[in-house]
Amino acid sequence: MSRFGQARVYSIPMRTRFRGITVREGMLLEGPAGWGEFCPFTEYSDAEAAWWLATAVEQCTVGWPSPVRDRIPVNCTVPAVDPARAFEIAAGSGCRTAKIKVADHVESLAEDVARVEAVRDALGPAGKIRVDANAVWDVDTAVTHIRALDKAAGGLEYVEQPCATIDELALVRRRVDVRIAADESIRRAGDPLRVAVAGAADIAVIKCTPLGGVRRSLEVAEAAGLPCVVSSALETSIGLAAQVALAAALPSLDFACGLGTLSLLAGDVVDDSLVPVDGYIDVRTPGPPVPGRFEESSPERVAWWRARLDRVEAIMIA
Ligand SMILES: O=C(O)CCC(=O)c1ccccc1C(=O)O
Ligand SMILES: [Mg+2]
Repeated sequence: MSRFGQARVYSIPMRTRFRGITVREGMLLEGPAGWGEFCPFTEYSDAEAAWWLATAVEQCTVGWPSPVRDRIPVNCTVPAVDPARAFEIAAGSGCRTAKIKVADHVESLAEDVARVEAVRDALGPAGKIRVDANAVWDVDTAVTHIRALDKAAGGLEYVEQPCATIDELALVRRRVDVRIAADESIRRAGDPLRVAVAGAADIAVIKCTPLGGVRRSLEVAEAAGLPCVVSSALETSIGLAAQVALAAALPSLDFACGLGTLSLLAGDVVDDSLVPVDGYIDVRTPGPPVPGRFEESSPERVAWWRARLDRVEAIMIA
């Protein structure tokens, strides 16, 4: 039996499908330092999920290093929606930076261009626009699409993970004027630091939830030697607090972070959600999860999560 016998399973519908996810599920664990969140995506292996558990255990047993800033600038996140909806999301967010999902399906360029133009209209000329292709392009497709999207945006701040491999990122980086950010490469690469070594990226996207906690993420950030953007893994406010703690503890923070993601969920497990106000999230710990709030109602799903937690704990202890 898990040492977190009282762990709660939550299930929150997404407002818009995001990276194929329509319902976000996870567990909330209580420990001596408060609550932690364990929310590896359902398809992830137990070995990969062990890093996510390390993050939750750090959170609920020891807490985090001291912050060096008290608020975090964030981008609004624009899923692969139509231009009218994209305009609404960006205009209503209060953020001066938007991150737009692109390359959601094949032959997406015309839709991606229209979405980027709509967000530019919403933010005005002073706003910053970044796009995320989630590793789907080959090198030539990346080069042509990045050029078209850079033009549509009137200048892109950066493009996140245009291709799957570090070598491809390096090739694209040599052929376009837009900065390249590495996201999936930081987690998937056996040695995350190779991103910097290969000259493949200008920016490192750091997510403490899959990286094993705030302390480990600070080491990864330092070793990468690149400006960092802290970005969410679609946590509730409990897990988002760990990401905020990481962003708050980084020695320097030159770019807005991708932490304004609660608006992608239909709700939250706490009353005082970590939502951005005027483009900033305050550095603070939210209150405890409200009993019963978005609690998983399917006994099968609860049993699935409890069994997963038991297996992953066994890996961590071993
Ligand atoms: O960075 C953001 O603005 C939101 C977070 C985000 O995009 C994301 C959330 C969950 C899983 C993957 C990603 C991603 O960056 O690709
Ligand atoms: Mg990304």
